[in-house]
Amino acid sequence: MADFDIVALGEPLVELNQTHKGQLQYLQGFGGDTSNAVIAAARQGARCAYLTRVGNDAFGAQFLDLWQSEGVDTTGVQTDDDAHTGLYFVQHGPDGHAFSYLRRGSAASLMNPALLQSGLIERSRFLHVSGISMAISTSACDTVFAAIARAHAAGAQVSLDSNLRLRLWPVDRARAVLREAMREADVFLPSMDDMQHLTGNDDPERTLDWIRDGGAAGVVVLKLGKDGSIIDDGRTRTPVAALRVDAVDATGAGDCFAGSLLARRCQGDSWEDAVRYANAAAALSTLGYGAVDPLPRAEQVLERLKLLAG
Ligand SMILES: O=C(O)C(=O)C[C@H](O)[C@H](O)CO
Repeated sequence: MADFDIVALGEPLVELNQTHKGQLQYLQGFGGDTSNAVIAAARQGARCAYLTRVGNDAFGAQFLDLWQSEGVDTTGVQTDDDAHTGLYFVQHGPDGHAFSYLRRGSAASLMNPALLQSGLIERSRFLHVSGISMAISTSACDTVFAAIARAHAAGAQVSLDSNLRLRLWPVDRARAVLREAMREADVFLPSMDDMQHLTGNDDPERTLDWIRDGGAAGVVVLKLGKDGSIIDDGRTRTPVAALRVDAVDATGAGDCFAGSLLARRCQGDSWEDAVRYANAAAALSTLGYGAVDPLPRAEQVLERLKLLAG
């Protein structure tokens, strides 16, 4: 039996989140899509580990404390004496949240395939990576593809979240790289918004056709925001409704979805049950500010699902 359910790879970012629209008040928290996902998974009871590099600075130390307090294994986290931990700001406006980054040259962006020598991928059921993990630098992109190759060789499943951030790379490169990676994924988690940028169309069925025609062979869960998700297992397409809530901050909701989905698959849920659970967890994660603080725990999600069923 594998030691870990999920190992994720990517960049953690210190978060400064504007808590009142238009005001210069920021709350310090934590972000970074794959770190958010792995913490969400740990809160649902999964055994998790993280692969990254942080700076030898106060923020790097805060992240190590955070992961350890969340029960996320940090033996695969390297500390860099010469590069910093990255940072981002979240601002809220009429069209939702917007990110600004201070991350160029960060410790995580300097990762290379030597990061994988800890052997954590070989001891895990799922490797989780994202578009951001591949966008931050060429060496990080190489690290992701090397990680995928290791996962395949060891029989671990690969999960890929599209997480397209066009501030980080040009759309043509993003399309080419994500297409290559989605063919390697056992679980591909694109959002409709991301796919619209890549394909130019806003129709979910045509988007799923584009993904299949592009060679994706695994399970695809297309995320439609407040309209829920569609599971495409290669034979049938099953819509799953979203949980409606009054969201205050959707930062990290997709990451919560990914982590919760993988955690529930590891606990034996069918795809449909796991997606219903992940939809509920993601909705609950939007009720507070920040990517990590509001991530719900299993009891809260189960309680909400029970209320819905009753
Ligand atoms: O945008 C990024 O690169 C981040 O990782 C910051 C956020 O935490 C993330 O985007 C939320 O999904």
